[in-house]
Amino acid sequence: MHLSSLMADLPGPAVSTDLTITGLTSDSRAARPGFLFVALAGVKVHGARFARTALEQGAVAVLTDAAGAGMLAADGVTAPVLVSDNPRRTLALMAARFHAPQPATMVAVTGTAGKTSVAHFVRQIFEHCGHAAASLGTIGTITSNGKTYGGLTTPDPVTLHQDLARLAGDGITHAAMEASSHGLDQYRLDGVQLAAAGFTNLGRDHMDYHATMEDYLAAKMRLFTEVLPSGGTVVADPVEPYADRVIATCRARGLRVLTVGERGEDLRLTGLRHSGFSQVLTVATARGDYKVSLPLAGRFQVSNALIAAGLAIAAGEQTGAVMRSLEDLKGAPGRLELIGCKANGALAFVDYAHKPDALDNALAALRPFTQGRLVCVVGAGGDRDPGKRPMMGAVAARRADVVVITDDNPRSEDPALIRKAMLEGAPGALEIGDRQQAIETAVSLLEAGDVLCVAGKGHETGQIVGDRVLPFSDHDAVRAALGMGDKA
Ligand SMILES: CC(=O)N[C@H]1[C@@H](OP(=O)(O)OP(=O)(O)OC[C@H]2O[C@@H](n3ccc(=O)[nH]c3=O)[C@H](O)[C@@H]2O)O[C@H](CO)[C@@H](O)[C@@H]1O[C@H](C)C(=O)N[C@@H](C)C(=O)N[C@H](CCC(=O)O)C(=O)O
Ligand SMILES: Nc1ncnc2c1ncn2[C@@H]1O[C@H](COP(=O)(O)OP(=O)(O)OP(=O)(O)O)[C@@H](O)[C@H]1O
Ligand SMILES: N[C@H](CCC[C@H](N)C(=O)O)C(=O)O
Ligand SMILES: [Mg+2]
Repeated sequence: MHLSSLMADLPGPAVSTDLTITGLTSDSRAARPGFLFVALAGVKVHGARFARTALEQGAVAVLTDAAGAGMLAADGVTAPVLVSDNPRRTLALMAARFHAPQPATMVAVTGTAGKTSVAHFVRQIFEHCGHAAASLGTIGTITSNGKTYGGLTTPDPVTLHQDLARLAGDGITHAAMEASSHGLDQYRLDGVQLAAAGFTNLGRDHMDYHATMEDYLAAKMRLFTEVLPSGGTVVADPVEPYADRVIATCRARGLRVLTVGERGEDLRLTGLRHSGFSQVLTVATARGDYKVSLPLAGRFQVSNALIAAGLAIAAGEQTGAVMRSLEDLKGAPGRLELIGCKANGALAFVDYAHKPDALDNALAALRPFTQGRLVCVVGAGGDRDPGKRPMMGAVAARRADVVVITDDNPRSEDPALIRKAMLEGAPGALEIGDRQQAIETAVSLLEAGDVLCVAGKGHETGQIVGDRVLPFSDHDAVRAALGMGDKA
């Protein structure tokens, strides 16, 4: 593709040289002959440092910011250099153009907790409505034909648009994706054509990356103020933390806002009762009232399911078909997932709660199923927001009857120090660093009527220690401790 057509009408530099571009990358290690290398100012380093390597590998031009251009000039780079005020956004828009097409109907969801669940639900609803659908996010890219695992919740724009083009090529017409705050802050999904965008909630997370909660909210808000086009619809549950701010901002922008839940106007939750592990919802809509048996435990899943339903409706699906599809929803792997029970009937769940609010909700959701004690095994990841550690310890101590503090992914940190920080919030807890052993101990403690929640790693299949990923699955560890065998 000619560089001039790739950049036509995009915010950024006017292109005087008309080179043929064979690919785009912001990682010098992926540069190939004919590529445009996009040198980005990173969290750790400026990509301009690697421009020479990219050019040596065959890249024919560099797109960067003013600081990068200065570095390139100082470095004596003679290849064409294009300067943009916002090369991350320019890259995202170019990637969408270069790796077109994308599925015709796309929605995105952001929020501190619930993104993976909502995206997983929207995919199932689209499929129920007869479409070939996909979901993209933390647990990978999923279609009815299987899944591929990516690594990031919102991939870099080049990977994202390659993936979307592959899906569109495979006949996928509908897709739901997670928009992480990092992804939004770094303009990773600015090239995606969205029909609707959902907001779940905002709570403490990523305070290592965002300076304040307001900065964190501002990153999330980009989905609604900048990424979603003016004809798009926003879906939110007004009861959820910070939803009022999102709704007010979207209304001020003139966007259509579809609200759900107890205070929702479009999918209003007028009744909710438990029936075993299911929840029976009564939902009032402009098309009449619906009674739906949602086969998922946890109050938060009601909000997630209604936001997913709202997104599907906003994307053009019929209310009746959407409401009926909720009866068949399956939870995302590792999200309040019932793994099995002990011979005495005690239940064991795995959940991905790795932040205070999520842990609070997960443990609260399990209390109604607990006749005896609620036992919680939990740790916190290294190289991530240290401030959440005592808070998570305190939540576990308040909500559970027995707490076992263990290791999550220590990454480059000393796991003993992470546990120590968590124990500040949970002084009476047991401390067992080895996660397998912590799970075995917790299972051995379970008596009839007890419930176990192993929190923090959900679907993960590895434990990151230093820079090594050791095979580890909470799912398998719980099954083994229950005597169900190693594998599902
Ligand atoms: C902190 C963070 O978000 N970093 C992301 C960011 O990297 P960066 O631009 O800051 O990278 P950097 O290391 O400073 O390097 C600067 C530039 O030099 C380039 N480079 C670097 C080395 C080299 O040899 N050659 C080269 O060209 C890099 O490609 C980069 O463009 O942009 C990269 C490309 O999009 C991402 O891969 C990278 O994600 C890292 C791997 C990461 O761990 N991110 C996590 C924190 C993340 O994004 N998580 C979110 C949230 C999950 C949640 O909600 O809980 C997610 O969406 O997954
Ligand atoms: N709507 C919600 N409100 C509060 N907690 C929730 C909600 N939905 C899910 N959770 C909790 O958060 C955990 C993670 O849920 P999920 O994976 O759907 O969220 P996420 O936003 O994708 O998280 P991440 O950013 O880590 O990928 C769940 O295991 C559950 O404990
Ligand atoms: N997407 C999240 C996942 C955290 C999962 C938890 N197990 C941990 O390692 O902290 C992050 O990268 O912060
Ligand atoms: Mg997720």
